Amino acid sequence: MRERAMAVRMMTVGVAGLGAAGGAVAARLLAGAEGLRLGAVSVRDEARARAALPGFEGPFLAPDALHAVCDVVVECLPPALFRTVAEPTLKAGRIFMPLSVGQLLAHWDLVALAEAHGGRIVAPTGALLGFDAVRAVAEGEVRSVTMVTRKPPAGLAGAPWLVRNAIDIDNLAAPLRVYQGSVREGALGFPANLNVAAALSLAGVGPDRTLLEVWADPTVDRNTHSISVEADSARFSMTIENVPSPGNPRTGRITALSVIAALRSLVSPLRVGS
Ligand SMILES: NC(=O)C1=CN([C@@H]2O[C@H](COP(=O)(O)OP(=O)(O)OC[C@H]3O[C@@H](n4cnc5c(N)ncnc54)[C@H](O)[C@@H]3O)[C@@H](O)[C@H]2O)C=CC1
Ligand SMILES: O=C([O-])CC(=O)C(=O)O
Repeated sequence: MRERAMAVRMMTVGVAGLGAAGGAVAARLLAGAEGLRLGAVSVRDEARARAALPGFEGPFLAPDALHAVCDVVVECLPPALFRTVAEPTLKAGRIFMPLSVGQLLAHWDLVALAEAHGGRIVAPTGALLGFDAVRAVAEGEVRSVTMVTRKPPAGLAGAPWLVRNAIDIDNLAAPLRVYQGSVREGALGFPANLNVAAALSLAGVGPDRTLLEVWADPTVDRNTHSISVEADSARFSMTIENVPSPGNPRTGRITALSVIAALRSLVSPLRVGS
């Protein structure tokens, strides 16, 4: 049993970017998800996308045009394209569901834009876990939130933080801590790797008070994120070990499934969890 039964309404979903996450989201919607309809997609290579989504008859549109035919637009693009889809979607009063959540920290004015135009930004839990508990304790006193990420070195390669600081993670024989500090700096230093940390911070005590460690770890084969929380109401720690996506080792396979779960929450008559 999952949160579903009959959907209360039908929502048309646009997917911007059909890579590791977006491709799986679109395929799942196309296969059928109650109350949700794949309305349009944005791709760079239409012929390839048509082959990957047989049976899809909707339009292929630019990322900044999806909002015209969709109630909700899921952003699954490289982080640099975040704003090009976020801004028009929110100005149109639609629901914007970002995966490049770290970009919100650098484009915070979008929250006011959403408010001004009746739009909503709904960030899924993505490749992390435990946001229900984090949101709950944040209603009380939180002493600390810490996240430790371990990824196989290939999943961190090319991150701007590593390049800027000349940190070499090729041929590591042992785990190397490559970042320790606030989520604000970390999420932007690893824009394609640590959107989960940005989302955690926004669910809880914000990007300046949420602390982050990043390890390039040749001993793990899964993207592993651990969070520890100390609050007046509870203490908890949790770990998720994500299977990397076939198309992109940076991205856990659970990411697309989390988007589908978040989309179901928008239309289902029964919603479980805060
Ligand atoms: N919030 C979370 O938990 C997670 C967030 N992410 C983030 O989600 C985003 C997507 O991740 P992936 O699917 O793994 O990336 P990906 O690199 O596999 O896919 C991006 C896709 O966008 C397409 N694209 C590029 N320019 C385009 C354009 N102008 N118009 C249409 N499509 C275009 C590319 O061709 C590619 O297919 C990234 O920013 C990633 O960092 C990834 C994993 C977890
Ligand atoms: O899939 C993961 O492990 C997390 C990730 O890439 C991100 O947050 O951008």
